[in-house]
Amino acid sequence: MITDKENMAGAERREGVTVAWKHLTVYARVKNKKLLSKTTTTYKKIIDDVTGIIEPGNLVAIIGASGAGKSTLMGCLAQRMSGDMLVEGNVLINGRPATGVNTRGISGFMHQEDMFRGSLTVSEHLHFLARLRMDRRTSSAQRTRLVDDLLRQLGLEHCRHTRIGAPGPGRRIVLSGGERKRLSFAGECLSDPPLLFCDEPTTGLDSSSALAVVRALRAMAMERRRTVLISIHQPGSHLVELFHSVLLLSRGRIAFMGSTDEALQFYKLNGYECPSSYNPADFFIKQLLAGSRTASENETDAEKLCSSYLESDRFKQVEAKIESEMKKSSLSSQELRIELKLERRKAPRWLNKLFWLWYREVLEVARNPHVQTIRLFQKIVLAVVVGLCFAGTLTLNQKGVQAIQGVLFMLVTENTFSPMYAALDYFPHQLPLFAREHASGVCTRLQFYISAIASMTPILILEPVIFIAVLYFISGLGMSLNAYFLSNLAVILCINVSAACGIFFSTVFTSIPVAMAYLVPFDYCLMITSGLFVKLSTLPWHVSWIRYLSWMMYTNEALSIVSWEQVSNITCETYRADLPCLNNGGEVLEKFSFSASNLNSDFINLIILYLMFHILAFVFFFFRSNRIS
Ligand SMILES: Nc1ncnc2c1ncn2[C@@H]1O[C@H](COP(=O)(O)OP(=O)(O)OP(=O)(O)O)[C@@H](O)[C@H]1O
Repeated sequence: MITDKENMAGAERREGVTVAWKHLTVYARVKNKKLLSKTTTTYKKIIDDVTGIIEPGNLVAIIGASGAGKSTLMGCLAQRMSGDMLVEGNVLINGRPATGVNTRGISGFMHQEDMFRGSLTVSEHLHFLARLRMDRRTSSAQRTRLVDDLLRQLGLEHCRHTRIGAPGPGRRIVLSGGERKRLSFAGECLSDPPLLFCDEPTTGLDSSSALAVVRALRAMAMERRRTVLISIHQPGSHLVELFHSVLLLSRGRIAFMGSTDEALQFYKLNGYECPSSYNPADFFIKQLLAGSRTASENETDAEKLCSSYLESDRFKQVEAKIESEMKKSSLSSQELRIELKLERRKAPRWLNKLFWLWYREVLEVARNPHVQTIRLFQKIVLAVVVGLCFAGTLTLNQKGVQAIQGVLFMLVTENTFSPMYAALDYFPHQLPLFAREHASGVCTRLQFYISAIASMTPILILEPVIFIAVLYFISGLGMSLNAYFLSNLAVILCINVSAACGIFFSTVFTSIPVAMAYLVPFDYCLMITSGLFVKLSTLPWHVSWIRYLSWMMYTNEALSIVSWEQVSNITCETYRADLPCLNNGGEVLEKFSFSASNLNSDFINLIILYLMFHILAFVFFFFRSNRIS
């Protein structure tokens, strides 16, 4: 364990984070899938051999036209690249090669496209983030003060109790684009990272909001010696004045890096003088976009600027700074955290985080009641319809045996298929937001998974309880209190195993149609081996093993046992010696190859299947989220 003291002695103490990169080239892997021939991979160069450095206390803006590679460069420096990319060259954080672990642990990243849990209000969103990201010793009063200050500084006070809203069918975005941007920025400010990346933080903002955001970023950089890198399309001249440095990017190459005045000087030396009335940023971009080739050299104006920058004194200074940075002691992730005084921060406790994540999920479910209401309403209507179909038929005679088994089977199917298919959508839908939150340290995979499952469970208990109550009441299926309780337990386990299976399929397959293509045949196997259609003891050996996976069979058996176990007399209403007659509950169970002694094992097997599907789902979720991150 390295102490603060040892670290001080072993290395020159630095304040803040220096990010340097050398000969950085980024390619996008483009896979060309063909129907009948092999998939070929081509590489598209997005960032082309760039070198640069950003020191603490600076607000640096990457300026370039759309498609110049701003987001890609920023993602690469922040170790949060989206898409399948190949990187060559070095990125250094305080002299040490940057990795996902050491960079993400000390940095915040504000994405170009924001994502939120739309049912939360602006204030709730920030309070949740504060609880999930801030030092656990921060008092409630401090958190509230910080949130209030941010809301005021970023002009969000008027909408603090407004729901954020979400895109999608049946939903609507309530906050404006600019308010969402500022909220996203406020979220990053909460954790006060030593290194902050903001991808297009001013896009969609009016000029005064953009100014407020950039001023806040500059103050953050200067007052707290933070290193702040932003990308920006076309900043107004009032914004350009606030940047300590600009990084001019043209088709993946750096055309200049330095202060605005130095950039104007550099352009002038190359024969491009900015008219005094012109916004420098517009002028820079105009030249970076210039595609005409000069007569003497076979280069566009932008290419000429990039080549000239590589020959310039300014570039030599940058290279020298990087060399000296590389000579400084390289730091391990832990040393880096000690150096940045982050080691002294205490992350929220694991269970505490789990609670707040769960609570946030519950709010999300509770604030979108229409889906749950429709599902409950559908359950009640179905229970009434099925109950009316069977009303008066559930008698203890030969015809009643078939009717009772029919009702039990309806209980099983209704609590198997719909929850399983409903769960298919959950993870594909949640994965992008999870990937972001995970990268910014809001939650671990296990916390996210457990909180998601825990928030679904109450409704997966309520639904079957209501369904059974209505169905039993209307159909007139009489049973003891104990049998009623056990029936509820069996069906609750059944619906939860079904949802777990649906979640498992949703984590394995990337698209719902593909998941369905595998799930439907699987369902048929489960149904056929459930015990109603074919006597289980007569199943051929090559399919009989499937019944051990069939929670429909376990539930059907458990429900049959509790319904028939106590029945000692069944009427043989039309006695004929040549027709079989079931005289008691034991014979009914025997007819379906069920055994009363299996009741406990049925419950245990349902619990094992529940755990098995969730463990498998978590393993697949782990690997899939890894790939996305
Ligand atoms: N995964 C990818 N596969 C193929 N091309 C990609 C990929 N990611 C980015 N590109 C291409 O790389 C170029 C740079 O993209 P990038 O998003 O970095 O640009 P940008 O400067 O941030 O643009 P904007 O300002 O419009 O957001 C674009 O032409 C884009 O189409």
